[in-house]
Amino acid sequence: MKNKMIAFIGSGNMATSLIAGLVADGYNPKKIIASDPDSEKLADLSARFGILSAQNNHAAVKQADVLVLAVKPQILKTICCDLADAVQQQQPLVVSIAAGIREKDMQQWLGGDIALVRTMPNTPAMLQAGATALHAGLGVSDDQRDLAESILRAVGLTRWVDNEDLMDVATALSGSGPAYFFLVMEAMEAAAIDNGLPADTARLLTIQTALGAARMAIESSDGPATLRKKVTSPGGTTERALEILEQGNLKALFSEALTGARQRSEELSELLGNH
Ligand SMILES: NC(=O)C1=CN([C@@H]2O[C@H](COP(=O)(O)OP(=O)(O)OC[C@H]3O[C@@H](n4cnc5c(N)ncnc54)[C@H](OP(=O)(O)O)[C@@H]3O)[C@@H](O)[C@H]2O)C=CC1
Ligand SMILES: O=C(O)[C@@H]1CCC=N1
Repeated sequence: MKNKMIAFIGSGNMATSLIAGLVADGYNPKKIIASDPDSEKLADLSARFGILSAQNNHAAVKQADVLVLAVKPQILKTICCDLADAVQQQQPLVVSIAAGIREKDMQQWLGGDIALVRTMPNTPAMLQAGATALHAGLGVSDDQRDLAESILRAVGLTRWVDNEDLMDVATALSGSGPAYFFLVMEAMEAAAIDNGLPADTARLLTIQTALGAARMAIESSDGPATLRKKVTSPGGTTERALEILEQGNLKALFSEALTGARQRSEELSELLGNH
């Protein structure tokens, strides 16, 4: 896959994370081209990563073996319709990272019969610690599946889902998920400061604890529940804290939050897709 030209349409937060991860993984930056209305953003990406800047979206498509659609869902229809002729001519593998937007809608906007893989990465991709769910449309060959997977695997873990509807759940879980952990970190840090710890110490202890817990969860054969129990001494401090979190219905709250995010992803597909 290393010799394929990857073109990004939209060079915002998520495209930057993917580009950073690909380049850190050794992908040739001269095989990455990015397009965006903001020329300063493109100049910054070129300076940081050595990638190419496209004059406009059409110029990017013309060179693309893989076309990554990395714009907001709200403008994806306009972008796809505008690029349809160019995409039909070039026939790149199209990889969408947009939340909510269904394959059938993108196919229609792009003129149909396009090899299209939907993906849902997340921002830790910038550190090659991303988690990406992928779903391949019917017209995607095994080689194209491998190509899409190898690009996303360069920036972290990948999992295929067979049922496209499950992309909404993956979006709610791992696409949005980094924000949930950051919120928990913010809350823990603030609580420690309230209880008297100096701010810099509170931050460092919070972040290192999150990192350590995540590494244990990955590297241990125990699941999170067992790891949690191993921290929780009977009659000790953790038990008291967990009781309070349980009284506050933390699990129910997460269930509601993830369901809300999944429903929002479904709403986006209804609102922004064709009916
Ligand atoms: N952020 C995240 O954690 C994740 C986001 N996603 C998905 O990734 C996609 C991008 O999100 P994100 O990176 O956060 O959003 P950003 O707004 O940061 O990036 C989108 C970029 O597209 C640019 N853009 C706007 N109009 C055009 C155009 N006509 N042609 C080319 N580029 C254009 C925007 O420029 P300008 O700012 O000037 O409008 C912006 O730089 C979304 O579909 C989102 O659902 C998926 C997984 C995680
Ligand atoms: O909040 C969002 O809509 C996007 C999709 C997943 C993460 N960010």
